[in-house]
Amino acid sequence: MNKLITIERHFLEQQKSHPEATGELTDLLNDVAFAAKLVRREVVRAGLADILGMAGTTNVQGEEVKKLDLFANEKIINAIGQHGRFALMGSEENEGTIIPPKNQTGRYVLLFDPLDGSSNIDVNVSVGTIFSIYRLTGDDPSQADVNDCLQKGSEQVAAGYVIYGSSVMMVYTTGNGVHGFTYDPTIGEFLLSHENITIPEQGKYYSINEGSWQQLHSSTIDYINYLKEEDKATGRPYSTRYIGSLVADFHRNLLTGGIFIYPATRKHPDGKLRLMYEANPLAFICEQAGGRATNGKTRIMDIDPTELHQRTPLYIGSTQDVLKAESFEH
Ligand SMILES: O=P(O)(O)OC[C@H]1O[C@](O)(COP(=O)(O)O)[C@@H](O)[C@@H]1O
Ligand SMILES: [Mg+2]
Ligand SMILES: [Mg+2]
Repeated sequence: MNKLITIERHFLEQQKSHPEATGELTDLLNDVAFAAKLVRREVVRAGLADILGMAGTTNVQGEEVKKLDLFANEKIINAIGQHGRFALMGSEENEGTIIPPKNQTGRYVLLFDPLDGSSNIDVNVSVGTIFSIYRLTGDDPSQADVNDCLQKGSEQVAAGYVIYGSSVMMVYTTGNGVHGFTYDPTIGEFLLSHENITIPEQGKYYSINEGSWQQLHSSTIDYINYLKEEDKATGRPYSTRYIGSLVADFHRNLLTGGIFIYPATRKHPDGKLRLMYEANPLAFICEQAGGRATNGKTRIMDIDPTELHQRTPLYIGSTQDVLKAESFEH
C-alpha cells in the first residue's frame, strides 16, 4: 500500500533523525526537487517546444551541446540559485564556477550535470540530471572559490539524480540510505515509491560501450570475455544492457544488480565520465545502497580532485561484480 509520502515530507523526516540539523539541507533538497520539476516539464514536451537538436556550440570539454543541455542548465541555475542557499555552483556546461544570483547567505556548494545522456535527448530515450552537495570549507560565503568544489566525494552531504524515463523518478541520499520517488504529474509531487533501495550483491547485467572494443585495454577485454563465458555456478554468461545515459544505466543496475563500466580506453585515457558531477554522486548513492564504486583501483570517493571537469574511469554497481572487475586490472 503506497503511503503517499511526498519528497518534501521525507526530507523533513530525515532531518528529524539529526537533531543538530538546522533545516538548511532540507531546504536545498527542496530547491533541487523543484528545479527537477521544471526540467521535467520541458523534457516531456521537448519535441513540441523547439528545444531538440544542437545548440551550435561546444562545452568546455569540446563536446557538442544540445539545446536541452543549455535549457536544463539555465533552469537549474535560476530555480536553485535565487534562494540564497548555495554560495557556489559548478555545472558540466560552465567552464568556471557559477556564482548564483543570490549567494551571500549560502553555506553549500552544488555540482551538477544538468542533462545526462545527451546522445539520447532527441530520440525519446531516458535522460537524467545528477547532483552533488557539499558544505563550504570556510564560514564566509563571499570567500567561496573553486576549492570549495574540489572536495573528495567522501565529503558529500547529499547526492542524487532525476531520471526522465517512462516515469520520472528522483533518487537521493544524505548518507542515511537511498530513497526513490516517482513523480505523479496529476498532483505535481514526487511520492515515495522506493524506500531504502539496496543493490543486489551480484547481478546479471554488465553495461559498457562495446562499440569501443578496439579502444579497450586488454584487462577490460579479458573481463568482458570472462562475463561472456558459460558457468552456471557464477551466473554467467551475463547479459549486456547499455542505454548510453549514465543515469539510466546506473538506475537499472541499482535496482536489478550488475555493473556499469566506463574504463580508461585508448581514446579516453582518463575515462570519459566526470568525477565531480557524475561519478562522485552516483558512487555515494551506490555505496549507500550497499554497492561499490571505484576507478578500477581506487575508491571513487577517495580521489583527491584537482579540476572541476576532471574525468575518471568508473566501475560501479554490485559489490561482487565490481570486485571481480578490479581483479582483472593490473
Ligand atoms: O557514447 P558513449 O561513449 O558510450 O558515452 C556514454 C556516456 O556519455 C554520457 O552521455 C555523458 O554524459 P553527458 O550527456 O552529460 O555529457 C553518459 O551519460 C553516458 O554514460
Ligand atoms: Mg553526463
Ligand atoms: Mg550532461
